Formats: sequence, C-alpha cells, structure tokens
Amino acid sequence: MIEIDDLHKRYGDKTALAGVSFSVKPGEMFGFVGANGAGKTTTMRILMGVLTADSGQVRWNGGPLAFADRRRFGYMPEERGLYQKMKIAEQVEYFGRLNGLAPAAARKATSDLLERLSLTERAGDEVGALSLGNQQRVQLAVALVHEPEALVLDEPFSGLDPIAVDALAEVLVERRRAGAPVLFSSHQLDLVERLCDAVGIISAGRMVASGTVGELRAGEGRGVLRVVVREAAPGWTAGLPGDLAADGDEVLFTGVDGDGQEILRAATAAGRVEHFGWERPSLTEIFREAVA
Ligand SMILES: Nc1ncnc2c1ncn2[C@@H]1O[C@H](COP(=O)(O)OP(=O)(O)OP(=O)(O)O)[C@@H](O)[C@H]1O
Repeated sequence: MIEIDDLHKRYGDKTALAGVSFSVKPGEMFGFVGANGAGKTTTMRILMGVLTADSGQVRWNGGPLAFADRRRFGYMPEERGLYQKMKIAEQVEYFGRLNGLAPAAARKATSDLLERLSLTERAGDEVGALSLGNQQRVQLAVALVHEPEALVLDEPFSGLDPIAVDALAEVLVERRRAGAPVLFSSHQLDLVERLCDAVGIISAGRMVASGTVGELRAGEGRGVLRVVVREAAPGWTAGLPGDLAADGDEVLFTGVDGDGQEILRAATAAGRVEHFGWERPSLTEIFREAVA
C-alpha cells in the first residue's frame, strides 16, 4: 500500500502542497485529479523521490519508502525522459535491464509490451522519429516493462488516441489485478470515472474530496431525486424535505439528505408512482463543485 501522509512543500514563498494525505491500496486504481497547478505533479515527484517534501511522509507497505522500493515502481514523470536517438525496442529493453530484469526477460517483456501498445512495427525506429502520441506509448512501455509492484503515472493518457487509451487502460487493469496499487493523474474525468476505484480531488495543495466514485457521487445532499407521480392529489409534496421544482407530474427534489424513502412513501400514498430515482452528478460536476 502507498501512503501519502501530510505532505507540505513550498517553492520559495509559493505553497504547492499544504497537507496532502491519501493512500492507494494493493489492487486499487486511484485517479488523482485537480486543476492546473493544484499540486499533482509535486505530490508524485515527492512520492518518487525526485523532490523532497518540507514535511510529511511517504510509506510503502507500512514502512518509509526506500530507494530500492522505488526501483520496483513504474513511474511516468511529467517531463518525459526518453533518449531521442535510441531505438524504441533497445530503449525499453534498456530500462527493463536498469530496473533489474535479466537480458532475456527484458527482451521478452519489451516485445510483449510493444505488441500491446501497437509499436512492434516501429521497434527499430529512433524515438525522435515518432509522433508525440507514439513517444508517449514508448514512455509508458518504459514505465511498465519491469512488471512494477506499483505504478505512479503523471498524465499517462494525455495525447493518446482512443485505441491507445483502451490499450493502456487494459494494461493498467492487468497490473491492478496482479495486486499493484495504481496511481495516475488525469484531466480526463470521464476516463477516471470509468477506470478508477478511488478518486482524490486536490485543490491549491489540499485534498478537498476523496473516496470511491460511488461515494463521491452519492454524498450527503448530492444529486437530484426525480419523482413522477400520475394522478396525484394536488399538494402531495407539502412538508417534504429538500427544495423542489414541479413540472406537471414530475417533481425534482434537490438537497435531500438520506435516501428519500419519506418522499417515496408520500408519492405512493398520493398516486401511481411511475418513476422514483436519483440522478447523480458526474465526476466532472463533483470536481467543479469541489474546486470552486
Ligand atoms: N519548480 C518550481 N518552482 C516554483 N514553483 C513551482 C515549481 N514546480 C511547481 N510549482 C508551483 O507549484 C504548484 C503546483 O504545481 P504542480 O506542477 O504540482 O501542479 P499540477 O497539479 O501537477 O498541475 P498540472 O495539472 O498543470 O500539471 C503550482 O502553483 C506551480 O506553479
């Protein structure tokens, strides 16, 4: 398990992190989201030992995260660091070796990954000759080649076409299934909503919301309860909780705490209930509200 505990970081007089804490469990995919400049990259750099925190701790399986542990992590930094003149397959293999794989294992893992990421035909090309999206795929292959025990990926999906997004998502899901904690940052909230077990929203160096997507969407007072009652006696909504807006037989309740069973009982007593259901906010709406 990766645990980030109360990280603080200043750059000169600029506060980048003001107490960031969260954890990523084994086999959990954690989406790290936040506006530009919120502190995601700084957090990930501290996690990977590229930067030191002013205070706070990063723990791995209960103990301080050591250099040797980090070698078994897969990291994709924000500043992509590939050797432009080196051939793709050689480069991925090289990083595999650097991270402890034996030569044959590095070769096999490289060839498998290039296949998965549709790069096999480019294996002998120099990285510098690739489009940006394809360079991104190589960067991902480099982060994944040694079958890391944990993944820390800064914007891994940015700039990828939809087919590459699916291929990468599949690889990440596999690593998760193998028990690795997977942490990635992204501005693609639909993707985070689709893939992640847990989400953390950071704003101005503080975590302002975290939990499973389901928890965030169903939070107290969140969402709109939509009720349609046919042939209801007028005034059936009198005294019910929340703010309501009626349009014919349809009534929308907002700001309702709890599960709305009281409203269901009143609706059933009043007429024929055709619809009773929560319309939950999307992650994008939750994000906007959290960082506002
Ligand atoms: N080397 C640096 N020197 C000074 N300020 C920095 C430095 N690196 C980051 N910052 C500042 O720290 C804050 C957090 O930046 P960070 O890069 O961690 O945000 P982010 O959430 O990753 O943003 P983005 O989504 O734009 O990548 C920002 O205000 C940024 O300007």
